[in-house]
Amino acid sequence: MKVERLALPDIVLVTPPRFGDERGFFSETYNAARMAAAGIDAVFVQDNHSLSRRRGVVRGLHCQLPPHPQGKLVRCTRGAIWDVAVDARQGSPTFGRWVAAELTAENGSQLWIPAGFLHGFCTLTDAAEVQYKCTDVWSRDCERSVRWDDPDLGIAWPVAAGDAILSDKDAAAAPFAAVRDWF
Ligand SMILES: Cc1cn([C@H]2C[C@H](O)[C@@H](COP(=O)(O)OP(=O)(O)O[C@H]3O[C@H](C)C(=O)[C@H](O)[C@H]3O)O2)c(=O)[nH]c1=O
Repeated sequence: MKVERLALPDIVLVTPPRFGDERGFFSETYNAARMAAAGIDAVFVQDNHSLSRRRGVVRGLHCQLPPHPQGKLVRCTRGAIWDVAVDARQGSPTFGRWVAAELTAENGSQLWIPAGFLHGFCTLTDAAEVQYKCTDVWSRDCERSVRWDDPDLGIAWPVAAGDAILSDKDAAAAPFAAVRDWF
C-alpha cells in the first residue's frame, strides 16, 4: 500500500493496491493491520456515506469536540473531491495550517484525518460520493462548523466563493478564531 505523509505530518494519504483483470478490479479498502503499519492505528465505530449531486458542493469545515472527537478515514467512491484537513489543536506547531488531497473513485486514495483537525471537501465532479470511517459516533452537541473560506486559513479551494454550494449550517459557520479553546 502506498503511504504518503503530507505537509501536516499527522495527515496520512494511503492508496491500497488494486488487482485488475478483464472483469475490473479488487481492492482491500480497509485492513486494520496494514492501516496501523501506515500510522492509522485507530478503532472505527461508524461509517458515513454522502452523495453530492453537483460540482462545487462544499461540506465543512467540521469537527466534533471532546468527549466525542472524531478521527476520519475518507475516500471517494464516485467522481472526485478535493479533501481538506486543518489543524485546530491548541499549541500545535502547525495550528491553523491546512493540507489537501484529491480523492477520486479512480485513484482510490484515502485521507486519514485525526481528531483535533477540521475536515471539509469540495466536489470536483457532479455526483460525487464520499465514504468515511469515524473513530467516534456522531454527537450533535459536540459537532462544530468553521467557515470554509475564512481568510485566516487562506484555503485555496478549487471553487469561487460565489459558486460554492453550502448547507445553511455551513453558510453560517463560525470564524476559525472560535477554535481557540476547542482542543
Ligand atoms: C454527520 C452526521 C449527520 N447526520 C445527520 C444530521 C443531518 O440531519 C444530516 C446531514 O448532516 P450534515 O448536513 O451535517 O452533513 P455534512 O454537511 O455532510 O457533514 C459532514 O461533513 C463533513 C465533511 C464531515 O467531516 C462530517 O462527517 C460531517 O459534519 O445527517 C447523522 O445522522 N449522522 C452523522 O454522523
